[in-house]
Amino acid sequence: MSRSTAEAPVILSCGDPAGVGPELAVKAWEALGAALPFVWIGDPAHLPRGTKMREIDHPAEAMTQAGNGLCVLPHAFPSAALPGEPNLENAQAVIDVIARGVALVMRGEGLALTTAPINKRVLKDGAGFSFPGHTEYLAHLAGGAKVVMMLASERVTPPCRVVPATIHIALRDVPTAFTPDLLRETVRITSEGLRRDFGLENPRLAVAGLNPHAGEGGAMGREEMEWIGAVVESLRKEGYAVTGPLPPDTMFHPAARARYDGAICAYHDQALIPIKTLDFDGGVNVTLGLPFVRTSPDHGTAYDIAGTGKASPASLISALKMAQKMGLARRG
Ligand SMILES: NC(=O)C1=CN([C@@H]2O[C@H](COP(=O)(O)OP(=O)(O)OC[C@H]3O[C@@H](n4cnc5c(N)ncnc54)[C@H](O)[C@@H]3O)[C@@H](O)[C@H]2O)C=CC1
Ligand SMILES: NCC(=O)COP(=O)(O)O
Repeated sequence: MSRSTAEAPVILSCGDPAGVGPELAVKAWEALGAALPFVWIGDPAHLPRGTKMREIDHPAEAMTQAGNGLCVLPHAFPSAALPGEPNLENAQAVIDVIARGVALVMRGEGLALTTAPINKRVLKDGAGFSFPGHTEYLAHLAGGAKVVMMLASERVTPPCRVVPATIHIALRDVPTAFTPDLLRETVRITSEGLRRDFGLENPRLAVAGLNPHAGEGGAMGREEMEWIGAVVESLRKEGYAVTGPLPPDTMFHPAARARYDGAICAYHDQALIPIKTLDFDGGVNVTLGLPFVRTSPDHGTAYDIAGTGKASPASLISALKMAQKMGLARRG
């Protein structure tokens, strides 16, 4: 691979232009400048007034222009964006920007994709978006790849990496959706992703129980006895370094995290509450299993503070840094 290809910029999709995405892209550029070339795809009219920016025609230009302003691949939106006021008219363009970013990284013109937050409901109501989030949409664009969502903080010690096996579904549906096949698939994809993108030879994975105290021998739930333990055991026999099921409430403190590299959780909040509590500012959302690297900040559109200047760029900066590191590692 040529040096110039390996050094392609990270692609940043604008996300919901009424959220904090545009202002955080500017703050990230102010913090990173030429040290981490990235290209923002979006409508220049949605950037804060006075933004120092360069419109470019091709991502490669960012490799020399990133020090001179936020590099922008312009994407025309039908409507203006007022901070904190979601606009259904812009929904389709938000989706199109994500697809454009994916096409660039699939062609190797971008090193990796970082996505700014979207509002799922706005995309559904405004454009009939049928996916629960980026994760499932990116898997679709990648031809139906089997993926998992992982949220990672490398800033806390030991690192905190969590994977919700089920994602955006109602809590009442979790016991049905969380199946032996899903657990097996989640462990395999996570193990391969941590090996490939995080340099861990045989990642140690800890599986959380579904019930309080991991069921406590059937006293408060039977899934652990009936199948979770057996799946963990069979994965161990296949060579995966997997343990569990562990009581979910005691597996996230530092001494417990030191015993594993990633936690496989049964549902969204079991995974996301610990990491957002430990490192809301620096957590990064990574999609494992895609043919390209995708990261994202761990927060949402934050309409309540959009346009006030209060939003912290820390999570987006961590996401861009992680994207660059993973992208360069994949290109060897
Ligand atoms: N990757 C993505 O596209 C994600 C999108 N979302 C979407 O975002 C929308 C809003 O979700 P919420 O649950 O309200 O979460 P949120 O993360 O947008 O906001 C939760 C709280 O954290 C604060 N906050 C968020 N980001 C911040 C930042 N960078 N600096 C300082 N404070 C910050 C907000 O002001 C708010 O008080 C929803 O539509 C949700 O689906 C949520 C998470 C990830
Ligand atoms: N709660 C995490 C989240 O909403 C991220 O979803 P995605 O858009 O990255 O799939």
